[in-house]
Amino acid sequence: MDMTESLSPALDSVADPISGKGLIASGRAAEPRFDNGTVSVVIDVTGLSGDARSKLEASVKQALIAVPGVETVRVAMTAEKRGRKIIAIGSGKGGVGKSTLSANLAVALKRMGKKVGLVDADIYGPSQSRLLSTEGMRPTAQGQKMDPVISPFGVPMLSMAQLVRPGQAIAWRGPMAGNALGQLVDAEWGDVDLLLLDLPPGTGDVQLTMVQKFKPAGAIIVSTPQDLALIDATRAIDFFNQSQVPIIGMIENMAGYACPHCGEVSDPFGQGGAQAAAVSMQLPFLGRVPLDIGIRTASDAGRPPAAEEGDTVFAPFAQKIADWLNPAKPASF
Ligand SMILES: Nc1ncnc2c1ncn2[C@@H]1O[C@H](COP(=O)(O)OP(=O)(O)OP(=O)(O)O)[C@@H](O)[C@H]1O
Repeated sequence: MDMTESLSPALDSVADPISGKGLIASGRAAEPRFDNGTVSVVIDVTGLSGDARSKLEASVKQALIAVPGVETVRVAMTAEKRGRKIIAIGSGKGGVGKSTLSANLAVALKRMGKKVGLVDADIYGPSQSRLLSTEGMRPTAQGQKMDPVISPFGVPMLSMAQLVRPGQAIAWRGPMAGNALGQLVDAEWGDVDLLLLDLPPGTGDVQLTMVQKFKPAGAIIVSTPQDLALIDATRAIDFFNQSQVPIIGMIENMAGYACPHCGEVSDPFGQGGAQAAAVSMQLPFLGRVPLDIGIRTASDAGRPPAAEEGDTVFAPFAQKIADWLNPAKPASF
């Protein structure tokens, strides 16, 4: 009899500690190999604590040794990142709403069912703890690695702000910032397979180190309609091009002013600047987010509008990102 026929179900009878599915069904273990009484298994232990890894190893050994004909069980454990993709969100200058959009995009992606996490790498003004209502939550550590905090919206996150005492001024120097940021990205993200990286504004050394070290799968550029912001945005575009990070597209934020009284949208900074810039640079234009006091008050109060039932502002961007990530389905922009 083919031993795999009895070994695979035995291995799959052990539950993945995170998803609860069988180890093979969850993708955590490949089909076991059998040779002369010895069965060999490779298990991906990414995201599991040391304790959980030991327990899992013991359960696998117990399940497989019980299969008639098995004399020895060899378990190899690897902790390779299982295709986790990083999307960098950048802007040429500060204050264009990059953090607000990152938080809302993360929540919108989560609502689509994506396993998404967020790293607030904005060393100059880390604001994700406020935006995602995790102020006062401190990450714990598993050995050398940090455990992200889970926001009330189900998005795990880590922020530079969590590495310092509340209210402490942050004056990160280049290498120090690089190391700290590295720890945030290289944390115990568990089954997160999409990590949004809210980059510091601009295109300096910190951004370069991040991009070189973590090789984002794609980047999103946030810009406001003003010319100055667009010139800065062009720098951000050059930066990602030179770093060979594909640009998913540009989002124009604070585009048009939504009057809180009558709802009419006017365009104090003109219309279509970001779109025209994107088109001239052959970049996909992902769309516009209006300057809306409701977005500001809700986001700044830790209630991202993307979490609201019936959100129509951020969900379409999340869909475009998902389309871009899944080449099987053609992008709809
Ligand atoms: N579409 C919008 N409508 C209204 N207010 C907005 C919008 N987008 C962002 N804001 C507000 O603008 C301010 C700046 O936004 P945010 O902090 O997200 O910008 P940023 O680009 O991340 O800035 P920095 O780089 O300085 O961290 C915030 O108070 C935010 O609530």
